[in-house]
Amino acid sequence: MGIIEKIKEIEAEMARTQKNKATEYHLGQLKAKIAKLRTQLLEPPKGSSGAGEGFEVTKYGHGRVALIGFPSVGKSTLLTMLTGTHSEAASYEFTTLTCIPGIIHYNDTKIQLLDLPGIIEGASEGKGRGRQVIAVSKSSDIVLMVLDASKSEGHRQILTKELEAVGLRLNKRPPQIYFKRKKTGGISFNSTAPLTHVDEKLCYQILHEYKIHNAELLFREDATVDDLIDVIEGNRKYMKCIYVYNKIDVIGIDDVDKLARQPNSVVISCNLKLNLDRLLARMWEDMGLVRVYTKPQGQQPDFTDPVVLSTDRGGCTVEDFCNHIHRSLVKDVKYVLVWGTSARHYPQHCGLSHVLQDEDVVQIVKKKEKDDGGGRGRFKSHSTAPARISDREKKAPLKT
Ligand SMILES: Nc1nc2c(ncn2[C@@H]2O[C@H](COP(=O)(O)OP(=O)(O)OP(=O)(O)O)[C@@H](O)[C@H]2O)c(=O)[nH]1
Ligand SMILES: [K+]
Ligand SMILES: [Mg+2]
Repeated sequence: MGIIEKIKEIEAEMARTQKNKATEYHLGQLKAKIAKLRTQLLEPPKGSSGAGEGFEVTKYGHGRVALIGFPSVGKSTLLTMLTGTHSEAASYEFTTLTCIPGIIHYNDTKIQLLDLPGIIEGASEGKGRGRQVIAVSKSSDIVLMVLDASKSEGHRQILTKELEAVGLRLNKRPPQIYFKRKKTGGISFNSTAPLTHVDEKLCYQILHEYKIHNAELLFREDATVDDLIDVIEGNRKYMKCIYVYNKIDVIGIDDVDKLARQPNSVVISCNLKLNLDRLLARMWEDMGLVRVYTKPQGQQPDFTDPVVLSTDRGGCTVEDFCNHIHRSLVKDVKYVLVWGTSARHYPQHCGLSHVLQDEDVVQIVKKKEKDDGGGRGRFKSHSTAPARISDREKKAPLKT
């Protein structure tokens, strides 16, 4: 029997089993069995280089966004509108057969947008190009789930289920469970919050299912069996997802209003060019990019070409900033001067561990080098200065 058949069989057994206190342990065990099988399914078949074969596109820019959706919801039309790169669009399904990259220029940053073939129910098990599409979406920083506003709301659930089946977790944060495998000592079980979904015995059973007999387990929140399995599997990817409802030009205003009020949702029309600005702004916000402008000593900052950092990828400290410029820079840095929201006063003298924020301005002061921002105490700090480098200030000279 193949892996998919095994999963189907267990799913059928779960559907047959009534949910109650007596069956809770058994159901938990079945969930763990399915999770293990799904992980096996993700391992690339022997002799291939990976699940994304044929879809590899070189990463480019400061972040990557994937367009995921059923066929003919308007993914290619959207790519063409947002990037100017033409991607064939037509009224028949599966117009797009491969991965097509485009670039969005926004807020002095470049975002790679990927158009992909439509996916369908069963994609996670390899239907259509599902496996490849999902592999590409896993490689991106956020997902835009494109939905046809005139079609059933069920599509969103089906797609979410498909992505969850391969370990993607959309708009969720990792469960607050500490888990560490040990060599000896048995299992230590603790919690700092009251648990209403699991108890010690159930957790032991799940661990047993994974043949884990020595481990430390600490629940820091009221987590579920599914959360525990996610933590044990350890291969989940937590991503932001924006639900993009396209084609609002063909539905009534009341329905548009309803969709627009759902969390993480943006309603658009490619045909009428409606709300595309809003979508871009939301996308950029969710990417959590931090633009840092460099101010050479004695000169005005260059406000056209920021160093772009990210909390999720690489971090946003002064050290990360220096490494971005040059790997060997850190050892020469005496301190840096920082203007912007992360600074308590202007300019603030900061060390390597200081965390920078979007639109900060940084001047690096190297060892055996004088700064022009005023040595400690030589200049008064500008506590009345605006908390953010405004567009106006970008044009006017910074006080140093
Ligand atoms: N009414 C309306 N139609 C749209 C809109 N955007 C796209 N379409 C149409 O929807 C159809 C499908 O568009 P595509 O861009 O090919 O959709 P896709 O999601 O890339 O489709 P596949 O590549 O086949 O998965 C085309 O006929 C588009 O003209 C819109 O905002 N409103
Ligand atoms: K199409
Ligand atoms: Mg397409």
